[in-house]
Amino acid sequence: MNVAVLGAGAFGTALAISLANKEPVTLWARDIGEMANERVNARRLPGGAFPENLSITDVCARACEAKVILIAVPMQKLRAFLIANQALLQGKTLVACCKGIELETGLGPVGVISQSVPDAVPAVLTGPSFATDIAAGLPTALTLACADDDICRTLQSTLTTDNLRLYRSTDTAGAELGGAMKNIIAIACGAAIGAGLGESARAALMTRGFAEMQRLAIYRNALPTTLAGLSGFGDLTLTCTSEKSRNYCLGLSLGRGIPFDATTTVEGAATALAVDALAREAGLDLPITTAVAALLERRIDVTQAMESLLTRPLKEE
Ligand SMILES: NC(=O)C1=CN([C@@H]2O[C@H](COP(=O)(O)OP(=O)(O)OC[C@H]3O[C@@H](n4cnc5c(N)ncnc54)[C@H](OP(=O)(O)O)[C@@H]3O)[C@@H](O)[C@H]2O)C=CC1
Ligand SMILES: O=C(CO)COP(=O)(O)O
Repeated sequence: MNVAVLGAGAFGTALAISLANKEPVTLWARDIGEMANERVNARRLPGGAFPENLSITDVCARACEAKVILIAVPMQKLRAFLIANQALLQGKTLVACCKGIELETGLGPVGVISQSVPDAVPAVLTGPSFATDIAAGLPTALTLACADDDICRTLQSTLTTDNLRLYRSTDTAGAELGGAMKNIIAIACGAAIGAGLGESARAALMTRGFAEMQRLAIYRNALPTTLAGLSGFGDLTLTCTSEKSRNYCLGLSLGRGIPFDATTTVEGAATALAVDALAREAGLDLPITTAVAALLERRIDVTQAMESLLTRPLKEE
């Protein structure tokens, strides 16, 4: 089956490289620069050499000839991108590779795809995986979610490669919530470590953060078991413990009180604000998310954030 990847950031490029070791793949970028000649994405994924089967284009219509299309643009850019290319994407299977919740609507990628390209089939590819690991051929296991089980099975066999092992699920809401929420908790963990609060504080934030993920999942009719899988617990573990994570590194900078490059893609920043707003609207208790949102908006500092968490009324676990 023909596959295309739209968006040549670090993740889109890494997925295209892995898939192209198995089948022909077209990678679309709005600016291909020297990629086609140099056979590497020097700006976003230096070191990931392109296999022969990988073609690069800046003509979206050419990439959209493929039946299966992976979309790897950042979450807050997804809707505008889909609307701009709506005619090309109609009737396709669209696999969202972004992790986050849209700030204006509180929707995840599946909801945004359903609204923007109503006759497409939405799916989600998410789970613990750094682009550099995938591009280097290191083993990774991900969740592939699509509401239609038959389509999900076909996609699973199309998109599984030598180093991408895909587990399928029909719980798209659970898969996308895990990927979105783990980034918020990673910012909290980075802030705690950056401020010198220690590994025990990080373990507490990961565990109580996981409880927040499950609370939101239940509210959104997702399965708590999905949150316990690769897309939730798996990605939470990776992102909260590695300096390869941009979300964790933003947290580290906040904890250390040093500046962070504002051009870096950090999905957890907008998502924290989106989920905090959702929590208020729904009357959900998500204290770590609320603290991260306040920290990002500079309404509190890390000491105040920890204080707000530690002085909450005592409760049953
Ligand atoms: N990096 C990773 O390890 C992983 C990332 N992800 C997820 O993948 C998604 C993308 O992240 P990542 O690839 O790392 O991000 P990058 O910052 O590396 O790249 C973002 C890409 O999106 C493109 N882009 C931005 N805005 C638009 C737009 N309006 N229209 C078209 N293209 C646009 C950029 O194009 P340009 O280069 O022209 O600016 C760039 O190619 C995120 O949701 C992230 O959470 C998931 C798992 C792992
Ligand atoms: O989602 C990721 C790993 O699974 C990448 O994390 P960052 O976006 O924090 O770098």
